[in-house]
Amino acid sequence: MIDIKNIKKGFGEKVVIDDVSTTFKTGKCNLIIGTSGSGKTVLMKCLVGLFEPDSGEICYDGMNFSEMNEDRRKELRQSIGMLFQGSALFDSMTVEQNIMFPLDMFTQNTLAEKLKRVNEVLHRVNLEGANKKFPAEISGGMKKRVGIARAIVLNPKYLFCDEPNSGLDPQTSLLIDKLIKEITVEYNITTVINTHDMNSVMEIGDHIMYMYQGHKEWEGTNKEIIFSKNKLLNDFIFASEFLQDAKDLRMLEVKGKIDMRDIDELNKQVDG
Ligand SMILES: Nc1ncnc2c1ncn2[C@@H]1O[C@H](COP(=O)(O)OP(=O)(O)OP(=O)(O)O)[C@@H](O)[C@H]1O
Repeated sequence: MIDIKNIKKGFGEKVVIDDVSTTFKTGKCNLIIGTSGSGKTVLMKCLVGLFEPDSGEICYDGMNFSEMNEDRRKELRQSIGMLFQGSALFDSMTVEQNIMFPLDMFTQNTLAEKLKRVNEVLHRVNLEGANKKFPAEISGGMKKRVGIARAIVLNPKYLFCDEPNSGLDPQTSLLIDKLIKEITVEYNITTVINTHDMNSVMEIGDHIMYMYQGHKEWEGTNKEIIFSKNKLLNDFIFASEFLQDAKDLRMLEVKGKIDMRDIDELNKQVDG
């Protein structure tokens, strides 16, 4: 679990994260959504220790980051897995070498032990046998899988994913989302995901925080988001008139004012 309390971060005069507090739960996919420039990436950089907040607290399973000594911080860094936008694989290394990289950096394991672990995670992301391929030889979806394998190779307690679906088609995105969700539950990881993807929100959003101009505007689950009356959130998620119409229809159905079966019947007649 990660607890953030009253986090503030600015650059010069500009406040970018404005008094944000929330809890990212263990074994859950915690999503951060919001328009471009709303502060999602800066917040995630604060969470992984790339930026120091100007004020506020970040507690990882009860341990306050600002109170940790250097050894404890190092330990924490090793318990963090990251899936970067665009996968960020090393092009000159094979899949196997890419995944082994964190093991080389942070463990004293023998080559045989490291290979065993690489093969375990390759199996987990359904990429057995891809060891000797180079990033240029595999698809975008496979690259994301390699990125996930590398992110989990050290058995992280926390997994941070920045736009995991960028550049993927909707079907592949769904498979990647499902994989992240499965891994989160299976290994009981606290997963935090920055995303613009509304499919992800609906599929895997156990907890969603909507940021607007640096502050937390709304939070809730994927069940609650559809029915939220928050105007800014609604403008964000139902950006097109088509989606707004679909939502209005759904609301009328829920309120018993229309029966969707009548609409289905009408559609059948229109489709011939
Ligand atoms: N290193 C920095 N120095 C100064 N300003 C920065 C820095 N990093 C981010 N910002 C500013 O902070 C604000 C929030 O940026 P951030 O990248 O967190 O937005 P975002 O919600 O992640 O956007 P996107 O969805 O486009 O990635 C922006 O106005 C950005 O210009």
